[in-house]
Amino acid sequence: MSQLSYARYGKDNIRLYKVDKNEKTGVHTVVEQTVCTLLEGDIETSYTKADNSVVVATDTQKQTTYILAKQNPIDPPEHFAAVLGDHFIKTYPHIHAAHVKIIQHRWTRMAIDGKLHPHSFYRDSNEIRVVEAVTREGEGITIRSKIEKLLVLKSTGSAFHGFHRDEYTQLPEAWDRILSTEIEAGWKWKMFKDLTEVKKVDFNSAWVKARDITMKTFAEDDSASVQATMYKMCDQILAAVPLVEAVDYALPNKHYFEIDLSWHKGIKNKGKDATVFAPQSDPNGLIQCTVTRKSKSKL
Ligand SMILES: O=c1[nH]c(=O)c2[nH]c(=O)[nH]c2[nH]1
Repeated sequence: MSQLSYARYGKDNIRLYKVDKNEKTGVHTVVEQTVCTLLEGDIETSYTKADNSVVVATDTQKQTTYILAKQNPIDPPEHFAAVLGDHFIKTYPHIHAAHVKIIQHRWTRMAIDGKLHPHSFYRDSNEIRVVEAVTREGEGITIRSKIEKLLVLKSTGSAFHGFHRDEYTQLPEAWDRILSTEIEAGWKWKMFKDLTEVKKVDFNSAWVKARDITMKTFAEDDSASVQATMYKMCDQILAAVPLVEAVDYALPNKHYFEIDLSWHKGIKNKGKDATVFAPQSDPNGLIQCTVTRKSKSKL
């Protein structure tokens, strides 16, 4: 009557912390991650026939994550995700694909009296670095890197006018508005043949470039719209990181409404006099795009 169409399973929310202690300098470097591993393969009978012999227990996946974290660097997270995926498909002949997601949390080194502290850190924002890697037996490794929850705002240098108007339109044109968004930016790497290829890539410098381009463009662009500004970000990341095939952004437009205060002693707080605004939590615009390289025409 029914059939299993798709299945994968694993351990989610594996919390992981690793410290590297430089014995010579006494400087510690810390990394904290939340890991999810999901396995695919010949596991159908575990669902349809209660056959647990094919199940690599989710607890085993968690223990494996700890052991491989001890035996390998966990930063950059792209490398560690590929190490985990490679282990699962090579260790278990009936497991044919491994999905590994890693969220890397921020621990920023404290500066005390102007000097970077050797072993004290703080969480400077909710921003996270995310990696989604899929290792498929006989195919290779696909990796998507992401920035999420990077909250930004500019108090001028943004406009939105000339948009389509009809009998449903109420929004006035804006030549100078506040622009605020929570950056979600992703970049998909070309398919890697194997772990050796992955290990050659400098994922950390790509992350720094993508983040710097995002912030610099946000700050410096005389923004005509969220759409136009985000396209410029994608275009620059593709130019800066040749191994990246596609860049995507999802940007909520976090609105700040002007408040009419003229009812109180004629206070001017609209247009060029506006200084006090009401930040809105919802609804918000949501602007998304994916940008890829133009295929080269054959001459
Ligand atoms: O940058 C913007 N893009 C839109 O599509 C849009 N729509 C809207 O109401 N405000 C904005 N702002």
